[in-house]
Amino acid sequence: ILGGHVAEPHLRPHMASLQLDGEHVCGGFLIAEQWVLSAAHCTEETDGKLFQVLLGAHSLTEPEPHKRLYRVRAQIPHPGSNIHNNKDDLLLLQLEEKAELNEHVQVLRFQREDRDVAADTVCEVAGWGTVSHSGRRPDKLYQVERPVLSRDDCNHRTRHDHTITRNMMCTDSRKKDTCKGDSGGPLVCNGVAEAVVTAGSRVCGNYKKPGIYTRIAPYAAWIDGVMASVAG
Ligand SMILES: O=C(O)c1[nH]c2ccc(F)cc2c1NC(=O)[C@H]1C[C@@H]1c1ccccc1
Repeated sequence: ILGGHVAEPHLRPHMASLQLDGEHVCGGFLIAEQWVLSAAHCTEETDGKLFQVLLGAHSLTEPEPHKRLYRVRAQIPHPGSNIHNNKDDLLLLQLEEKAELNEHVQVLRFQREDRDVAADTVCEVAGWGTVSHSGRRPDKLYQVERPVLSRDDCNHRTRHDHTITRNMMCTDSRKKDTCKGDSGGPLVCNGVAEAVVTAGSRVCGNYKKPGIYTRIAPYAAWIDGVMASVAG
């Protein structure tokens, strides 16, 4: 997160850190007791290894009462996701067991109505991604508020030049922005997860390249289908 601040501890009990060998790779969030939603690109360099999912954390390294690392039983990238673009950049992870819910570990509901969030709506995004242009990695969860940018503005030729589909949305990226390591985390508007930070590599903090998110509502049926099909 660039230009943000350390989050209020445990005010985002839905936040997940996707880890490989104890290292944070991407964000994610709890959408059901045994399911985490994240971004498909995050699995690109894992050569088939499964993530572990850290829940209930504020600090990545310090011992905290409700912090717990869960093994993953299954990782299901959206079938349309690919390495060449940001399309369908969603990843579902089934935990080995149901997460133990408490004040620090909670499910966050996601938007099911497929209607654009109005431009200029101020949403918030949190993550353990880089907090400086030099790539400093934080220990604590950071957050930042960002206004939604209309798809037309975002698709301007000098910005993302007509690559933003109806299944994506944008936020202003002037100074305050998401960055590497924040991908997979939720964009929360009025307390509801509207979208997921895309994990395609992009410059951060440059107002010419707004933040890109995968809207969740268009994928509600896919998400429900996967959760219903993979034996609990
Ligand atoms: O965050 C992303 O956008 C992104 N997209 C990817 C694609 C492939 C892929 F193998 C990884 C990623 C990845 N995450 C990262 O590189 C994470 C490792 C870096 C990081 C940054 C800050 C703090 C901790 C760790």
